[in-house]
Amino acid sequence: MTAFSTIKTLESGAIKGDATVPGVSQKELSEKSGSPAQGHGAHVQIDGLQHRYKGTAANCLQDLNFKVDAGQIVALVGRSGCGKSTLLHLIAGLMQPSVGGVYINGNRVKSTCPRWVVMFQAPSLFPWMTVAQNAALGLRFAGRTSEIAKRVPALLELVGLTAFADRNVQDLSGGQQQRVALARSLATQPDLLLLDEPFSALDAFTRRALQQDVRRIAKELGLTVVLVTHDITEAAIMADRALIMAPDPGRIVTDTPLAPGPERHRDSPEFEAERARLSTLFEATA
Ligand SMILES: Nc1ncnc2c1ncn2[C@@H]1O[C@H](COP(=O)(O)OP(=O)(O)OP(=O)(O)O)[C@@H](O)[C@H]1O
Repeated sequence: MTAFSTIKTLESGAIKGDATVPGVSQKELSEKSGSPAQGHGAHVQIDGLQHRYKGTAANCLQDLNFKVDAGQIVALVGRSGCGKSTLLHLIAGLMQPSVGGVYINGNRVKSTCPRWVVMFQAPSLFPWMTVAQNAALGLRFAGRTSEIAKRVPALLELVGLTAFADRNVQDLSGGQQQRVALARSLATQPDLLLLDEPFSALDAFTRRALQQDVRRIAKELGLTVVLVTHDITEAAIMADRALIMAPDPGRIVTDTPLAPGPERHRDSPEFEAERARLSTLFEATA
């Protein structure tokens, strides 16, 4: 089992409740985590991709062609069964497309890689370990144990869990557990974060806090993010661009940029206008 697949396998568990995250400046991030603050993201290209699962009669994904720029946050939005998770798993290299390919930084994806990490709905932490020990797992699996002492405290600060470093993860709220999973995902300094509805099991308040914080963290680190969601509001809060998918076969029917803004507060009129525009597009096409 690879380090990546071990982490993937770990992703499970109950989630609820949360605290907000204090801000950390780009300079602090660079100094503390060793991550470049900008320009670190991966370029993703989907080229003529089709996919059919073994034993099924039809393609579940058909004729997908798009690019994601380095540092861009893209939401894959669509109704249940349109192939969002399948596409994310293909990008991650968890399986190979039937036709066409996925290219990350110009290289064809043939398997999983620590340069890109997937976060799932359930964070799947080791329940007998502390927050710091769980956050260190990615580095430990990658054989980078000498980096743990410097990077784990910086990561816990980034996700707002410094005060919980020695706490057993079983004693955390669901939102806090998802923050531990995020710290673990970021520990190996990936270029690309693939999010498969990671907040859907959280209560609304916690979900909104995490959506804004993950966007902020991704922008501060310059990460490319592909987010699978069926929540229009989540897409509007987090993404720079939305790809709306329709089913049978799964395909992209709308590709729309979302209004730029360093902070997206859902109670602002600008945010509500953008959310409403995306919702109308979704209803018209998905
Ligand atoms: N292992 C599999 N074998 C056969 N068919 C599958 C498999 N996994 C998914 N499918 C089918 O492929 C299609 C796309 O599924 P996928 O899970 O990617 O959709 P989704 O948009 O992520 O749905 P949801 O929002 O409900 O998670 C569906 O019709 C599903 O039944």
